[in-house]
Amino acid sequence: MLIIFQIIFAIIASILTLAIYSLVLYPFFWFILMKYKYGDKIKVFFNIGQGMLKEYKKGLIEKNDGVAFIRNMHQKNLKAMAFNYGSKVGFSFLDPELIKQVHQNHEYFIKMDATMAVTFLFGNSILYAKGKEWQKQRQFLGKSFHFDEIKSYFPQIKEICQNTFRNTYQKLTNEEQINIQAVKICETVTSEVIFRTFFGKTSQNLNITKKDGSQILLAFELVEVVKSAFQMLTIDKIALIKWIFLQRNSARYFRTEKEEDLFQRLTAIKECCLQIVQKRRDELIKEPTQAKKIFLDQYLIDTMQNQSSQVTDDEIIDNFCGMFFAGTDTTANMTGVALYYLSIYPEIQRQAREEIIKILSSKSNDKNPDSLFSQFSIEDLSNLDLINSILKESMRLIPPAIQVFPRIACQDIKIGEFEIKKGQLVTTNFVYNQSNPEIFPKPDNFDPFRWMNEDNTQSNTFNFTPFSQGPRNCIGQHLAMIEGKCMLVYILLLFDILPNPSVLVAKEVKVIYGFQNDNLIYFKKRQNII
Ligand code: HEM
Repeated sequence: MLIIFQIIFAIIASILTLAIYSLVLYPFFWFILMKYKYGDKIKVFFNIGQGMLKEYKKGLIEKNDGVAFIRNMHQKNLKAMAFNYGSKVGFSFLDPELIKQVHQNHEYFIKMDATMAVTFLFGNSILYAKGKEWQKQRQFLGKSFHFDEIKSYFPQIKEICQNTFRNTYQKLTNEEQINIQAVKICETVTSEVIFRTFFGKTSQNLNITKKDGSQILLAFELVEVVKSAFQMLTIDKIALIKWIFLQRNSARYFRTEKEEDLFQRLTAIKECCLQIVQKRRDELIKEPTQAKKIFLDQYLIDTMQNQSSQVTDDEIIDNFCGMFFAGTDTTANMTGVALYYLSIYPEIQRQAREEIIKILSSKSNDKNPDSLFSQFSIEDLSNLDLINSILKESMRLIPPAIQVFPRIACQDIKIGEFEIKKGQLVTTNFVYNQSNPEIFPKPDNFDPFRWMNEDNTQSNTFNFTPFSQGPRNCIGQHLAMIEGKCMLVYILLLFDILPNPSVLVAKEVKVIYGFQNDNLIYFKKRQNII
């Protein structure tokens, strides 16, 4: 009996020693070394197991802003932050020149798995692809994401905006104002755009059956599932502990109830997507000339015409899910944030509307919102200077992505004077430069006009990186800007945007950085168009 106790005791003691070593002593040793080597060029954030998560939570509670600690950190010599995450030690680069070096040397790093659920959903997509596989996917998708190609979706994006916002307009009387969930309503547009551009189908007819037998729109389910897949480690402590030790295999063993439920939902989504792919393949085999300018047809035609094509159904479906993740919530947040700022700066809102009306009214005698919007053409996009600047300024203040996905160094590499060892984490932070008073004077002010003046804010393209920069920058940025502009144009024609002062304005880092509360604005039907 005693021997059994001794064995159990030895096992528990070994696990505890291992945990203390990897979660406390190992990172602590590295941080002392870093401070000794780099002095005030590095700021260290050490919190057992959870790295900067604690800082985000503290900032949200004390300052209503999860990234307050980064905004208040500017120092002359500071070039990087050091942090721990689980047992790993990482660098987050702040200096624009060092950010450039990390981005340009992207092949020295691989993206760290977020959770096993994320890997399952889009681990084979371009978002997580590496090396030659990434090059192949980027080349293939790059052609379709070129502005000249993307602009062919413009009429559809306009139509989706009309279908979404006209509904709200028609529900309102002239006197009423309606509280709007800004990001949610914009997400209706951005998710539909992904469905139409990828599958060539509206998401409105695509349902999925839930565990309880009820039906839910695939698009709604995807939004929820993507969020749960990323948040699994924060909402399920057991999943977190398993992940610290088992990483990408963590959900393979001893699945918790939440993990089991999530994986069932993920599997159902992928099966639904597979059916769409297989049905379309059958159609194209019969009628190859019917191929449309949508991502799915481009993949399928490539597999049918190109014998050496290595595109698999998995790659196609993962890229759909990856684009849904990368393009839906991000673009909706960018636009939702812009709507909030327009609500609290009525004079900027007036000028933005004036810009739109000036462009569109020169083409139509009929001044009702839909007639004006019908005149809106792809060529007008480049004349919307203020609207463009409003979107940029919104992303400067609240970038949907605060940093690039954390990467793992695949070999030792020097970034500036910082020596990174194989296996260490590396990311680059966007908030620090975008809130630096030396780059953007009065950084806390919402001032879209700063983008319209010839100043030096653009002197280094790595000062402002909401879409990242370098070879792995955002492939969908033109699409995102077209969608954002389209939504703002139509909304400004239909509605006055008013603030909702009764709601707390707090900024939180969930998967995406944005407002904690989504009901910060009202829409009121516009009485006079001009
Ligand atoms: C305002 C909206 C958007 C923002 C702020 C944004 C931001 C970003 C950022 C920061 C990255 C780099 C991630 C990293 O390297 O870790 C990225 C990559 C990417 N984005 Fe976007 N994005 C937006 C919209 C879109 C849209 C609409 C799509 C597609 C429909 C898209 C698809 C992608 C893809 C596929 C990548 C990976 C590219 C690669 O690794 O080669 N994004 N995005």
